Amino acid sequence: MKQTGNPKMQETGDTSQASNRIQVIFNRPISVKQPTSLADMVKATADANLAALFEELEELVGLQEAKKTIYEIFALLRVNKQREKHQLKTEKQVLHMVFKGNPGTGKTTVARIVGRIFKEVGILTKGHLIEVERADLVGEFIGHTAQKTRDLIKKAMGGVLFIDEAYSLARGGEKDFGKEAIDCLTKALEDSGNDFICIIAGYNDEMEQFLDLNPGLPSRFPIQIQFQNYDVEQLLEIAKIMAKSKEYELAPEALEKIRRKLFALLHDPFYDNFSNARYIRNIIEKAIRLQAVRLLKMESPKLGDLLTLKEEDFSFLFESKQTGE
Ligand SMILES: Nc1ncnc2c1ncn2[C@@H]1O[C@H](COP(=O)(O)OP(=O)(O)OP(=O)(O)O)[C@@H](O)[C@H]1O
Repeated sequence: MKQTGNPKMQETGDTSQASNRIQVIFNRPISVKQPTSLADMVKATADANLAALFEELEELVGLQEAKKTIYEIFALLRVNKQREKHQLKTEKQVLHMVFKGNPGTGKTTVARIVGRIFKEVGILTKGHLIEVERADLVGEFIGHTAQKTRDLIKKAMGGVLFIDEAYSLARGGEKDFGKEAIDCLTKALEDSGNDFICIIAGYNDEMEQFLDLNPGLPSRFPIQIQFQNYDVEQLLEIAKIMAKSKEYELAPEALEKIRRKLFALLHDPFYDNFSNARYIRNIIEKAIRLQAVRLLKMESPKLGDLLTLKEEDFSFLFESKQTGE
């Protein structure tokens, strides 16, 4: 390879340094502008509300697959509008989705943002989220289930119907009323196009089994997103964000204690019901209560006292294995 400019740059293979090199070669500035985030990319479309929503999505820790897929859908919807203007063919998109992942991995949080994005894009009229589970859909006598399911679909019109642990609808087999709810839902999905978006969510294996057992479903839910478990560093990041959003700070020793607990939990072969970010939310909320009890004993706590969650506020973490679930 021909040597030009700073040889160190050539070794790294870094693209930004490569573009610097190109500038040196041609001796004039060229703009190789890399959008830094989804929100920046959306900002380029001059839509402030949408950019704010994508920023919210971007700020969620991890969840790369969800972020990427939602941006792809957004891009397609936008480009289809431009194609329509030029009388080019556009395929009608089915936007119902399957969110697969363990508890507390952000499925409901992302579903809520999806509803609001789809409203901004003009797919949904309201963008609200109706969260339901088996008991909300399934009734106790013949005809009851269809009525309950229809009522909830009506409520979800213009927004998102989010069915948590959707596989439990198939729990009782052919004779169970859950089957009636699935049939009623399938019909509504067919009749109403994208008047509402249905997101079915639940554990990986169960959702796959559910889709296998109901051959009518996979084609109606063409978008599938996997929500991964968070690792220790991601969970600590989530802890900091959650504390900050409530105007608290985590003392370094407190963070260290949480880290040790998470490490122990995630490496415990007998512990399999970890609830990811929900676990973090629960322990932060408990620590806030314990901090309040601690501060109540002080005569006049200072600003720093009020702000800081200390290691001792997390002492419960090592008292019982189940605490914070
Ligand atoms: N990536 C993330 N960054 C920041 N906070 C998060 C993230 N994921 C989840 N949370 C927070 O964790 C909590 C639980 O998340 P959420 O309810 O979305 O999970 P879920 O997958 O729907 O759980 P479940 O299946 O049990 O209902 C919420 O308070 C949410 O705001």
